[in-house]
Amino acid sequence: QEDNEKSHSTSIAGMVELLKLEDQLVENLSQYADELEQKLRTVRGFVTGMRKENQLALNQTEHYLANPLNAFSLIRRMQQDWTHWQYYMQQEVGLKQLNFVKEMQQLLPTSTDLEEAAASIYRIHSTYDMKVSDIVKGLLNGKQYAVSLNALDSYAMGKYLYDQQNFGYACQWIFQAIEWLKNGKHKLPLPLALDLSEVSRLYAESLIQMNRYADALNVINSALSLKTDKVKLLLRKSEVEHLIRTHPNIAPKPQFVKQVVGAYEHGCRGHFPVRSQLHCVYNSTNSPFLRLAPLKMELVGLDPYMVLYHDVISDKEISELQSLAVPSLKRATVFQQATGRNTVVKTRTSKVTWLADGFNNLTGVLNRRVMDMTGFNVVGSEMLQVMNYGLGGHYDKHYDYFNSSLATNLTKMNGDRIATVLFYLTDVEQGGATVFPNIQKAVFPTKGAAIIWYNLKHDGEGDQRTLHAACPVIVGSKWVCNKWVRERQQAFRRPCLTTQ
Ligand SMILES: O=C(O)CCC(=O)C(=O)O
Ligand SMILES: [Fe+2]
Repeated sequence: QEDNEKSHSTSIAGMVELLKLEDQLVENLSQYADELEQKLRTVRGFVTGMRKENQLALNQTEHYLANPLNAFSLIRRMQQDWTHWQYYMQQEVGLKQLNFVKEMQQLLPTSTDLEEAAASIYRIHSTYDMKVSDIVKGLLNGKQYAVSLNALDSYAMGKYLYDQQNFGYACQWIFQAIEWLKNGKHKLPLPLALDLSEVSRLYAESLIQMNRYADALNVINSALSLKTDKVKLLLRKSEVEHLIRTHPNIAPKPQFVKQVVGAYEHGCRGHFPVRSQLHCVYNSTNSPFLRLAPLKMELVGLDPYMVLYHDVISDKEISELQSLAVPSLKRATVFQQATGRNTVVKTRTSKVTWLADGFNNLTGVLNRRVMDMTGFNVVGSEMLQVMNYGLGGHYDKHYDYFNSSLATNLTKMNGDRIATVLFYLTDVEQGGATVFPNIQKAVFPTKGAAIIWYNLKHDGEGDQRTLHAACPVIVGSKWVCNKWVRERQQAFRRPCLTTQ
C-alpha cells in the first residue's frame, strides 16, 4: 500500500470527512439539477408561445401571411431567432458543477479503499459466522439494524471475492445482487443501473470455477430469457455446454474453503468461559495515591498476570484524548523483523497517533495513572498511543513483546515491553473484544476500563501465553489508548503478585 493512501475504511473517525465530502457532492448535484431545470423552464416557456403563433398561422395560411406585419415578423424571426436558439442550445449546462465533480475525484476513495472495505465485510462475515442473506438485510450477528445493502453493494462484494478466488462466498453475494435486481421493486436509476446479464455472467463464472457446469448453464439460460445483452451469454453458453459434454461426471468443488474455527474465533464470539466476578477488589496499595483513591480492580488471571480496572479514565478525559488524536490519526503499522521497518499490513486495520509524555496536562495525568495502576515507573516507556478502529477493524493475533534475539536499538536501550496497559475509551456495540486465545480469556471493551497484563516471564523472555488479538469490530467505533511499559526502569518494581 502506498504511503499516500488514506485508508479510509481503517478508522471510523477518519471517515467523517467522507460524509462531509458527500454532503458537498450532493449539494453540487442539486445545483446541477437547478441549472438544468432553469434551462428547461426557459425552453418550455418559449415553445408554448411559438407553437401557439405557428398553429394560428397554419389554420389560415394565406390569410395570415396576407397581413404585412405577420409576413415581416415571420421573416424576421426565422432569420434571427433560430440562430439564437442554436447558440442557446449549444451552451453547456452545469459546467461549473461538472468541474467540481472532476476536482473532487482525487479526494474520493480509491479502488484499494473499496477492496479494504470489502475485505472487512468478509472478515466480519467469517469471524462471526454470519449469513450473507442476513447481512444484506441488516441482520448483524443476531441484531437487526435499519440498514440494508443494495444490488451494487452485493455485486461489489461478489466481484471482490471472485477476484480473491473465493468462489463459494462470491456466489452468495452475487446471488443476492441477482435477487435484488429481479425483484423489480427496487429499480436502480440509469447512470448506476447494473446489467443483469453482466451479473449473471459473473455468477455463472463462479459456478464454473467450482465445476458446477450444469448450474452455470441454468444461470445462463435464465439470464437469456430476460431482455438483456445476449451476445456474451450465448458465447459462454456454448462453451459451458461443451464443458458438460466433456466432463460428464465431474465432482463439484467444496463450496467453501474449510475454515478452522479456532480459539481466536471462539473468543471473539464470546464463547470462552465467563470470568468469575469473585476477584473484584479495591487496589489501594500500588502507590501512595491509591490509599486516597482506590481503584476498582478485577483480577483476570494470575499467570500471566492480568487485571482489569474499571472507571479509571473519565468521560471528559476520553473526549479530550479523542479530540487531541483526531487531527493526526494515521494508519497503524506493524514492526517487521525481516525489514526492520514499520509497515502497513492487512492484519492490523486501525488508525493511531502518539502523544508524548509531556504533551499536555492530560498526558501527564494518564502516565501517573499508569504508574498507580501498574506500580511501574513509566520513564523510558513508549508514548501513549491513541487508536481508533474502522470498518471491521481488527488486529490479528500477535505478541506485544519484541523478539529479544532480534532486538532493535530501542529495545536494547529501554528493554522489552514488560507490560501492556490498554484503556478502553468506548463501549463497542458488537464485536471488538481483546482475546487471548492461548489462555481462553476475552475482554469486551467497556468505556473507562483498562486492562493490564505482563508480557514477559520472570527471566525476561516473552510469555507466549500473552498471544492476543483485537477481534473485528462488528458495529461501533472502537477507541483505545495504550501504554507499553518498558523493562529497564522496573528492576525493583515488579509486584510480588506473580509467582514463578
Ligand atoms: O485493541 C485491542 O483490543 C488490542 C490492541 C492491541 O493488541 C495492540 O494495539 O497491540
Ligand atoms: Fe497488542
